[in-house]
Amino acid sequence: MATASTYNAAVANLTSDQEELREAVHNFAQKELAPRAADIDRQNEYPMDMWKKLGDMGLLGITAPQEYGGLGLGYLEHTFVMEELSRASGSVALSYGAHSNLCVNQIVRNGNAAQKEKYLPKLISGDHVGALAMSEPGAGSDVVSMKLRAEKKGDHYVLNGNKMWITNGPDADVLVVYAKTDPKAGPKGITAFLVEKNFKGFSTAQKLDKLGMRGSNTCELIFENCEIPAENVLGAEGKGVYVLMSGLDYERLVLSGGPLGLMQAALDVTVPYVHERKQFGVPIGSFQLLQGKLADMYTKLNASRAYVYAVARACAEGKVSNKDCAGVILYSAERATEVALDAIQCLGGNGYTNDYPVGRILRDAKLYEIGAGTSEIRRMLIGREFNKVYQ
Ligand SMILES: CC(C)(COP(=O)(O)OP(=O)(O)OC[C@H]1O[C@@H](n2cnc3c(N)ncnc32)[C@H](O)[C@@H]1OP(=O)(O)O)[C@@H](O)C(=O)NCCC(=O)NCCSC(=O)C1=CCCCC1
Repeated sequence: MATASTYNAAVANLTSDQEELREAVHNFAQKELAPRAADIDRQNEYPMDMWKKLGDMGLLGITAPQEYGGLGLGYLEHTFVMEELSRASGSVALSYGAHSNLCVNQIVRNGNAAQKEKYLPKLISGDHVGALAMSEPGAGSDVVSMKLRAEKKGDHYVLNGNKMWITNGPDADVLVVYAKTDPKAGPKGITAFLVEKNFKGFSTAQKLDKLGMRGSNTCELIFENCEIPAENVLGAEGKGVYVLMSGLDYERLVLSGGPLGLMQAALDVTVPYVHERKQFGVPIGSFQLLQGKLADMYTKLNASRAYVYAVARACAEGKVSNKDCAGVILYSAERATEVALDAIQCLGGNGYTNDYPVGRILRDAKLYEIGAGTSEIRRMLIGREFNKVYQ
């Protein structure tokens, strides 16, 4: 039976170099990752050998300068690499995004020469795992209200408190961590630090048992008189909120590749399935009610991809809009949940079993309506930008 590609190259509108990279990552991910995705989900364990493989492909430092081992590419490339990895395994791709964007790209953007020299090469080769820690048990959407305390004592800072829901937390060697150096100063009391897992007073708690993204390890971090050298301040003391907020813009953009890849994965399964599965003597895909679902799934993916890629191209040119970075993940994440639900419906009884990937795709997709700012926070951010114009 013929299989139709549901990837529309005209909508993606990539250059030939970009299309070549996408194809290479697609082939790599379908060979190395897709066959293991169901097992990774069942085991609730990140496949640690993937770090070196992703490093060997050059993907861990995709936006990092070549002098540190990076590829020196832009946000569009980072976003479609995230997409192709998510098409194979949503959870491994999420850990990849946390490492390559939240940790590596934050060091690229905010680190000094010594910090880049010290931390980037091993993070980019895959010898070290990276993470970023902002949320706390009592500071999720209201992230500025964080309580993790950092007190300066001579040539180092002492950190006390906790971070929660930290992607790659159980495995990370290097973490970008936000703490309060001046609790009375509100946002201006936040400082970003580079923390190594072997620093005295740093430990991780029990790994979380999540609904989806089960191959992406998540845990709480504990800081008990954790000593951090003063040279590990990322940016400047009291300026961490700008590192955090601007980083969230790029994070929301690049992670939007996740919902795109999950929608593509749902179509990859559903379109052939409804043409093979016959009821009443004909393929179920020829029934108008199912044609309608296929059309909705396909247009939601392509509308999302067009918006995400347009914003990625703008960011690559230095035109960053926090409204649109929130917009792309708001829109694509909600569409991905809908598309995954449609895929389950198209597969009927089979879609409701764990023998098919669509249930996993749904569980993975739901994360993107919560992580990197909830849909509610994203709507508030967009609305607030319009309000500002009229104040
Ligand atoms: C927007 C928000 C809801 C509310 O901000 P407030 O009103 O408290 O702060 P406000 O007054 O907006 O701002 C403070 C300073 O910051 C500057 N700035 C703002 N945006 C930006 C920006 N885009 N670039 C540079 N500076 C910015 C602002 O000007 C202000 O400084 P100033 O006082 O003017 O000197 C914010 O708290 C937020 O966003 N929460 C969601 C967190 C959230 O998304 N976690 C997600 C964590 S989970 C996660 O990341 C992952 C999950 C799963 C996978 C991996 C990742």
